[in-house]
Amino acid sequence: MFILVNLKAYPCDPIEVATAARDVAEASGARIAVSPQAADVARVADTGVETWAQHVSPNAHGSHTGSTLAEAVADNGAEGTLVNHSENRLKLADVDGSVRAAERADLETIVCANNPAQVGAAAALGPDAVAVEPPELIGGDVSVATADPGIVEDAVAAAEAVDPAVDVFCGAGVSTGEDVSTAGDLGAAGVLLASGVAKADDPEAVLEDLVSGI
Ligand SMILES: O=C[C@H](O)COP(=O)(O)O
Repeated sequence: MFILVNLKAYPCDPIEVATAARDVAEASGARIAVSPQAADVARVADTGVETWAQHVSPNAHGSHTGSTLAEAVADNGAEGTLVNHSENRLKLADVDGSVRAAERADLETIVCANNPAQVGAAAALGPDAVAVEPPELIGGDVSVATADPGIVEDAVAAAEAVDPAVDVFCGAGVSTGEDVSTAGDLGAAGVLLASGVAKADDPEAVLEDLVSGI
């Protein structure tokens, strides 16, 4: 199970979380990555933790003010990127363009989706993985794997039907090792989480609990 911690725009210390994630990953052997704001990618990557962007633009170099280029985040140490997060939805053509841009920059990709139908559509674009996140459960206290196990199983089946090479993650409300374990039992290859770590008083303790569920 891959644990990907999205820091969103929370007012946490990205270096504190990154250092904790690096240390827990090294001690446990678990794969843990941190996805900070674009402005923090380089200094988070400098901690040694696996670092992901929260978004990349479909654009390549050129006259594209305000873009976050896949090439730029890769040059600053990112190894992967989220695309189409529920809080940063894209047009279908731009989801495709962002996945293609990430491929050009040799970034891994996880395309987010609200439901199994969108998971199937996202899988058809050929990302490395898709993540199913019911928007109404994001930021809540109950894990998607507990609140709606059927959506995770249906997402796994939807991706499998389109492209068995595409892994399925689940996210929303994940904060404990038991949540990670339950997600794995439902067929998820990893979890995408945010508030459980980014809002924690002791991010390292939460991360240690999370890896106990792998
Ligand atoms: O990117 C992370 C997801 O939106 C889940 O967020 P959450 O763990 O705060 O529910």
